[in-house]
Amino acid sequence: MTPPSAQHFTAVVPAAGVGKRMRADIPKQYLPLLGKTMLEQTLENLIAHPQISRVVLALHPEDPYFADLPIASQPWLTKVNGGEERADSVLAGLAAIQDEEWVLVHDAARPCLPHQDLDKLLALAGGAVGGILACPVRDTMKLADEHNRVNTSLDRSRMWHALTPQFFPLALLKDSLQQALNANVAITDEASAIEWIGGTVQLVEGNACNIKVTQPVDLMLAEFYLNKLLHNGRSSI
Ligand SMILES: Nc1ccn([C@@H]2O[C@H](COP(=O)(O)OP(=O)(O)OP(=O)(O)O)[C@@H](O)[C@H]2O)c(=O)n1
Ligand SMILES: C[C@](O)(CO)[C@H](O)COP(=O)(O)O
Repeated sequence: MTPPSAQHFTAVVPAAGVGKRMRADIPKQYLPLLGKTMLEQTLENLIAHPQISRVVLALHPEDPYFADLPIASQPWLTKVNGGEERADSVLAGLAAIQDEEWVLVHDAARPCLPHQDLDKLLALAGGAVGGILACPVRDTMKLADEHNRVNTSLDRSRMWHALTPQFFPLALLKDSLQQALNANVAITDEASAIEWIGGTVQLVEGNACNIKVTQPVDLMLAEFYLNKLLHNGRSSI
């Protein structure tokens, strides 16, 4: 049995979004970040990890940008058409993988993933449950009504932010996602589908620098974090 640390994995990268909340002229994954597009930074950071051997990239069917990037011709990259929602894009990516036991899914919008955190997540391979990178909530959390008035303050002691990558047995993830989508369940991450079918999800604490670039201010923060990460050989910031 090959130990997890010696195994190689495929990553599915959903990158078919339009980035509405970024309010940019182009989809946010193509915005510049340290001299390349954010998507290139995310892909290069993933494939630079010694245990990631292949990336399946879900792109918008009418994406006019990716083909012009130098990375587009890399042999480790497989492109598929993304779907209406992120979960559809992920499922399309999973459909392109047959010969793997485990698979990870990582947002194109998260370019600042420390390899130290990816090491911890990949160590779940072959075990009883899959898991996700996550970081503990640090602010007091409020539940609001439709007027944005506080209903209640929530107990944050066991509350976490779900990040990506999310790492699960391939067959389980394919089946869970398909079942949840068939049932019209709102799925915003892979773990939600596993939870919906009653599966267990292990939270693996990751660094809060692994932000999802969603709004304009996030790109400035990502530039700072990615600079630190690259300076430290991608391991940590
Ligand atoms: N139909 C979709 C929607 C999103 N994504 C991807 O899922 C990741 C996380 O989604 P999000 O941050 O919400 O990106 P967008 O959907 O592009 O952003 P917005 O909701 O602001 O439009 C992104 O890498 C995005 O490209 C995707 O592959 N397919
Ligand atoms: C998958 C995810 O990044 C985990 O936090 C998040 O759910 C993506 O949400 P989005 O609205 O598709 O950005």
